[in-house]
Amino acid sequence: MFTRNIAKFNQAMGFQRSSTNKPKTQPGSGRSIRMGASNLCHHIAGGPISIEDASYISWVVEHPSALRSFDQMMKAAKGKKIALFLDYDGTLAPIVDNPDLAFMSDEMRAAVREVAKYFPTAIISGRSRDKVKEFVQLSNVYYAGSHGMDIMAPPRPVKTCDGKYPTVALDKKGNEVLFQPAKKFLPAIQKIQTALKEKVVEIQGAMVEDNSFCVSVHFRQVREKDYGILEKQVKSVLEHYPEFHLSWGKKVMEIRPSIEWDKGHALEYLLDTLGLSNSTDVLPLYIGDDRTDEDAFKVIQRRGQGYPIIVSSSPKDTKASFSLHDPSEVLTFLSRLARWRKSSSSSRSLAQIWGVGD
Ligand SMILES: O=P(O)(O)OC[C@H]1O[C@H](O[C@H]2O[C@H](CO)[C@@H](O)[C@H](O)[C@H]2O)[C@H](O)[C@@H](O)[C@@H]1O
Repeated sequence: MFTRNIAKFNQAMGFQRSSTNKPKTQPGSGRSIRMGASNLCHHIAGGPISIEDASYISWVVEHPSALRSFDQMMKAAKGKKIALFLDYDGTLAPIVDNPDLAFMSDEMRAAVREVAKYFPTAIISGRSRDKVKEFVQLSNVYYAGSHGMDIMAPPRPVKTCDGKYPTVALDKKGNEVLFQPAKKFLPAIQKIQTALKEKVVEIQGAMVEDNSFCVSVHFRQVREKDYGILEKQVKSVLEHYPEFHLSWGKKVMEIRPSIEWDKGHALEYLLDTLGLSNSTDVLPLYIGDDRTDEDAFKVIQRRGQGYPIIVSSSPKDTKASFSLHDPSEVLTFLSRLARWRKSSSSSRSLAQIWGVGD
């Protein structure tokens, strides 16, 4: 194990070559980007490195830092329309013990506000749409809650992606479109939530979160010895609801209706409503940290256009092409993206391009 990691580290540092250390072709760029060992040096500055660091370094070779690759990424983006998609927890806000206290910093808010002036920007979260809006507090971004099952889309003509879930409605003013493909499951979701609350009340640290079209059962603060019983209780509730399924995120179990709709579909839907789905010069950029974000990464990979970026401080299996270490790197990346657009001579504000203001 140790030898393997050291070998990876040597490879990452360029001490030896291996067949996996090939230049990666990034979707959207149409060109190869190689991360040199020199770009990784900041990770080892200051002394001997641990096995974890070494394996992270070799993972970053395969998923280059979006900060260190920024110039190359933007070179390939020139003349293209960038659309920005952001996850919330673990991306815009750091992971904390209490989900109710997962606030984003004022600096992050300012960076998102700024970047949204130049690029159409949407937040796609597992939280309820209202909750994520309450955290983000910006009016110049679009919000998709419940892993994309609750979208407040741009005020543009809408056609559904596949015609399968035509639950589209205009709001009272008739200028924004609410898309809720799992609407018919709401009564069942509420029952599931009530049942879960009754079942887990006895388990210290467990918490049930209402995410509108899905429910989260948190176990970050549950003692290890109690996890088994918690999982059993959750599964016993789900037995009565065959149209729902269970998935796992970061110390959280998520109960969702089993419909063919995820963050990837939400991304496609938003591109569609923005009038960007058929353009060959569109570059969707998606930043996220969790398993459910992989669905959006896959869509970008399939389109062969755009940049899927994972936020992670440890190696993980992912479809993302690029990486950022943590939300503080996300902040730096977004600020840089806004500065890059601002300074580009041909830049026009989003207000000019899309008729959207802050
Ligand atoms: O799609 P996301 O916006 O990333 O939402 C996914 C889940 O995020 C939240 O839980 C996670 O963050 C919490 C706060 O940092 C943390 O306590 C928890 O352990 C994490 O799993 C949210 O509370 C969930 O409902 C979302 O499903």
